[in-house]
Amino acid sequence: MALDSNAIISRFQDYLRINTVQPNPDYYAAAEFIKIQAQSISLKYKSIEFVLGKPLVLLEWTGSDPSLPAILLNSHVDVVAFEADKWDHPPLGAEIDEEGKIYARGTQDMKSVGMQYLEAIRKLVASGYQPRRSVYVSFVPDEEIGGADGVGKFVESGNFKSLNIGVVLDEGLPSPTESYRVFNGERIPWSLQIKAVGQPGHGSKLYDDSASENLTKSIESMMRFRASQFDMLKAGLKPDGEVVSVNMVFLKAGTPSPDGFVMNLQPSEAEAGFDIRIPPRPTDDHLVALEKRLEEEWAPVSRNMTYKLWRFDQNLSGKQLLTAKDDSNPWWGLLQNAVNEAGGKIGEPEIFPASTDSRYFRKAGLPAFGFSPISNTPSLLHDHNEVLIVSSAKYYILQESNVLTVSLFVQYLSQSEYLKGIDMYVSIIKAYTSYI
Ligand SMILES: CSCC[C@H](NC=O)C(=O)O
Ligand SMILES: [Zn+2]
Ligand SMILES: [Zn+2]
Repeated sequence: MALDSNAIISRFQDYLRINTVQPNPDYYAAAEFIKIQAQSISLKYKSIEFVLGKPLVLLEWTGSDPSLPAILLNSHVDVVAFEADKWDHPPLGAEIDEEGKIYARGTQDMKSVGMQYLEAIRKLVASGYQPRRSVYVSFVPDEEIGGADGVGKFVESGNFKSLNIGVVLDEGLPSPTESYRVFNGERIPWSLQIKAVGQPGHGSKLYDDSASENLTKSIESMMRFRASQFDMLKAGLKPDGEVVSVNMVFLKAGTPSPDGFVMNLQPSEAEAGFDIRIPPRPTDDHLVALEKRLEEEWAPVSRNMTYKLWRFDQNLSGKQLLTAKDDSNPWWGLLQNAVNEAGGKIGEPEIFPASTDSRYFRKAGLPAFGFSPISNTPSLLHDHNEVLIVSSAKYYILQESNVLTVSLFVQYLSQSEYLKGIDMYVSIIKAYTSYI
């Protein structure tokens, strides 16, 4: 068993060490690695290049009744960039510390999930399990940069339609508690740039309507709105997927003084950029209302402001992009039971606070759940020191100590979230593939 676990963990390390960091991911190296994994468990392998240089790998485990809609297990291969000098261990090193934590970009988002799908299938194959429904496992490019050249192209393809997919599992978020989180919808992402212009002048002069004053008024108004939303989250009145988030992600004005201390030129232009996420609602009224607020308070013409707004694939109302979580959708009950049967706990489906490829599948009319089997772990997606507990941490406790007797007790304080997650997928894949 220990030998098995070592092999499982070392395959995870191998995948984490492949440099699939945006903006220059080595997708071919990852595809080659996945191909070897697929061969070792006799899955059919296909690499599809909808866009040259961006292979999408599709594996197939054929069911005994391929006429039934199939299961799709999706994960993205790319990971986000990192600041290596701010990490305690190298972000592409996959080193394991004495507490059993593995450090690497992608341990949570989401190379863990991709490998857990394969390890679960490996276990099922080894046990002689024969699925009734077919299982497809997709390893897709570009999720972190919007997914247009990945799942965006995939769902539109004839290839995808011929798979006859019935349900999709994709990434979720780690849960800080015992109970896993699961997601059946996502907030709507907006990117906003606002720009102020104004009279330039000597740094010493006080006057109305400078570009920085105009921009500051907008930022103040947006930060008040941000605080009102954040307060609801802090007070526990709403979860993170149910409030509007507004975060300033860039700020640009003026020219820094070359000698560093004389800064006496007031700029004629000032700009700021914001990441905004909005919960889906049954209608789009709230989106219209927010844009009105933007026009009237955040970038008003009366203050010489202009703005650019990017709405991502948002021509459908939020409601249509929710996966049902009642009896009309058997896949939800099956997921719940499968996790419980494997000894896990799972919460009620929530709205994912950011975006994932699930939105493309939901837009194509498929039920999709965002689920990463990581409990008791803080969410460190896109953060420094992204980690996951892969092996049980052993603590030696000194119980008695005097000149004559010393007793040491071994205690396991944490269990491997990674290995536990594989068992969750074993249970889920069994439940999903055997359902008729
Ligand atoms: C709007 S597409 C961007 C997708 C990206 N996904 C993960 O972080 C996100 O920012 O949520
Ligand atoms: Zn992700
Ligand atoms: Zn991400």
